[in-house]
Amino acid sequence: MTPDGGIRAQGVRRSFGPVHAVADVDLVATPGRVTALIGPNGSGKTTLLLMLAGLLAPDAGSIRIGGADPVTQNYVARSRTGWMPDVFGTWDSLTAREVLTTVAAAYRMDAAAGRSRASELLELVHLSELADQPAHVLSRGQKQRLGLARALVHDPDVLLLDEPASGLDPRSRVDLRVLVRRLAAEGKTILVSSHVLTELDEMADDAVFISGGRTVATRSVADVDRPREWRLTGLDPVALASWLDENGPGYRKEVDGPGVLVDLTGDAAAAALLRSAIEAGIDVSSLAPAGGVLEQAYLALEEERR
Ligand SMILES: Nc1ncnc2c1ncn2[C@@H]1O[C@H](COP(=O)(O)OP(=O)(O)OP(=O)(O)O)[C@@H](O)[C@H]1O
Repeated sequence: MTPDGGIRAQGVRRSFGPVHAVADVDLVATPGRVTALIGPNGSGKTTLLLMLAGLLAPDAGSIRIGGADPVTQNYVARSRTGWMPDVFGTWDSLTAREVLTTVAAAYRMDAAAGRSRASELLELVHLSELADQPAHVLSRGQKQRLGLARALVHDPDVLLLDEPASGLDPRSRVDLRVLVRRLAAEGKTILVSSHVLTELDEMADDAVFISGGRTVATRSVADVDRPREWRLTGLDPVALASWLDENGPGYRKEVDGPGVLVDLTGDAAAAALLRSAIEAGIDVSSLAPAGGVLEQAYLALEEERR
């Protein structure tokens, strides 16, 4: 890996007519780490990823992929980049294996190397049994997995994954998470966008939050404040509520759930609350953070911006 490996984007902009899809994005994604790209619908994530992948030119700003500029050194940058779009269009008349060997040929791999890489990747994404079926018979989730294999054909240093888990069943989501962590451990730079923030909690090391086409915050997941909101449930909800009224912190009844939500400053405050509830004879059945770390960070940022 070159010393300036990974992804660096500074002051990146791109408009479509009057729509400023990406208005000012700064982003760094480091080799060996998984960086989450988080933002509401229409905040510019896909537009940004397309520019990083060298498929769309920015109007302004600078982008480096492993030190290469996707605008002026498009081939070098693209040969270092694996791109998995949110919706994977396949060439429907080709088989899953042919999709991968065709991509390998486009990356100038010789035919034997391309065939062996295709078999290896089909196994990795559990599609070996469907390898010789036309790609159009694949389900949405299977197409997603083929899309991931396609992004990996040329063993890129940088992976750009746009909503990679959408359409995947629970087993495939776990497999994806394990694979992404393994690729990061091998030293690859991985940038992943997803709306499912609880999933990113277990996958990402860093997070870049964008809103309205601008970077609004950058965090290391380890440094994000622990969740403040906890869900508390008891065997007797009435007894629990009256004990909280007299002794506990303020709380809100859950609209759709069985418990109450309390704001706590961290693990020690949660342990203290649990101890005093049990000492008072309240049958507590569960106490746990009400949402993931990234979800709460995202909601707090949204709140700040109102
Ligand atoms: N080719 C295009 N032409 C015109 N407007 C576009 C084009 N591509 C994106 N936009 C607009 O740019 C904005 C950002 O879109 P983008 O797809 O990048 O957002 P996103 O964060 O990926 O959204 P989502 O989370 O819903 O996938 C949106 O307002 C979108 O309508």
